[in-house]
Amino acid sequence: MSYPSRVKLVEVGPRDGLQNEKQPVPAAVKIELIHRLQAAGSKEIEVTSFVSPKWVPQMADNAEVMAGIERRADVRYSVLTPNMKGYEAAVLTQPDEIVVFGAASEAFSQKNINCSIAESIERFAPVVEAARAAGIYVRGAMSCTVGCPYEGDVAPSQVGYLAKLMKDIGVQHIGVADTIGVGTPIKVRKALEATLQHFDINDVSGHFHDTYGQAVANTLAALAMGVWQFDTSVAGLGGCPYAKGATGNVATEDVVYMLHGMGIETGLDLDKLVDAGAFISQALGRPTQSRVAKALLAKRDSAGVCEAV
Ligand SMILES: CC(C)(COP(=O)([O-])OP(=O)([O-])OC[C@H]1O[C@@H](n2cnc3c(N)ncnc32)[C@H](O)[C@@H]1OP(=O)([O-])[O-])[C@@H](O)C(=O)NCCC(=O)NCCSC(=O)C[C@@](C)(O)CC(=O)[O-]
Repeated sequence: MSYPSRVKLVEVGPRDGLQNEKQPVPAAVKIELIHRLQAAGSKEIEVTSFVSPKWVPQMADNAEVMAGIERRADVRYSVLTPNMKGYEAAVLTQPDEIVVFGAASEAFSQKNINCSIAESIERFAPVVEAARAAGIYVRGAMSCTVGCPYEGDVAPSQVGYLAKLMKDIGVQHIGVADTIGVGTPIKVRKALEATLQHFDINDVSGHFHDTYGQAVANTLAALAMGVWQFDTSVAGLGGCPYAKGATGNVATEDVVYMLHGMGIETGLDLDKLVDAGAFISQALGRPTQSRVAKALLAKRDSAGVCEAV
């Protein structure tokens, strides 16, 4: 089995990771997290979303966060834009990339963005057109490609249907999301295969939540297919507001540990990532969800104890 020699990780902690946080997280903390992620080598960061503050209050500081980042020329910053209102606000903050997000299940589409799949595509089309005319890269995200919290199993044909609609309106890259983390490797492979009917392998990424502890296995299954781009979230932050019980994305630290252990480059510094994860976990007042970070932090502690003895 051959795997890609290099993998690109899109850090979604600041957006997907924090959007569901009930306690207020100050913009300054979000900005500091992004700076620490940059210092750890993140080159792709999903910063925030331009959605209704009534629906997702935690992202109401979107423009403030975008304005507060000390941008690096070699880092790309993306934001979510569900409609023209979101796009018009987002474009003022000069994102490198925007994300339109739909769902492979009708029920989730209604709960998440208050419209059917077909209506969502009608909303996305002018966003995609405007972004591409402005030279902004357009990513699409497909939620519930394996299972839906309202409909249960989602057939690969539904994933293929949505992928085609996204492709037809000019979306350049597509993310295949297991929103509630119910996927297992073969189910995830089928969702990816359905997507690959419409998008080139170089334009497809995996976005796996870790609710059932399957996300690293699912990442490996996708890697084995040649997929080399993944969304991950530092400290395993996250959960979707419209997917009750779903936990965060696969932790960036856990994926980096696996990839480096396989000799696959990511450009990320695992120790600095652990520091970034420890920073945000402390700010939120709870332990990291990353198994790797927990192990490395315990090792650091015991090294400190050994030195002190
Ligand atoms: C999509 C909408 C806005 C439609 O919401 P709507 O109510 O259908 O929109 P509307 O056009 O009827 O407008 C209603 C009100 O919302 C306002 N509005 C309308 N649009 C915007 C906007 N862009 N920004 C700010 N305000 C907006 C608009 O101005 C109006 O304000 P009012 O007149 O009542 O004061 C709403 O349903 C919404 O914000 N949903 C939140 C969706 C969300 O952020 N979900 C989480 C992100 S997706 C995700 O996490 C999944 C992913 C990507 O990670 C992959 C995975 O794991 O599955």
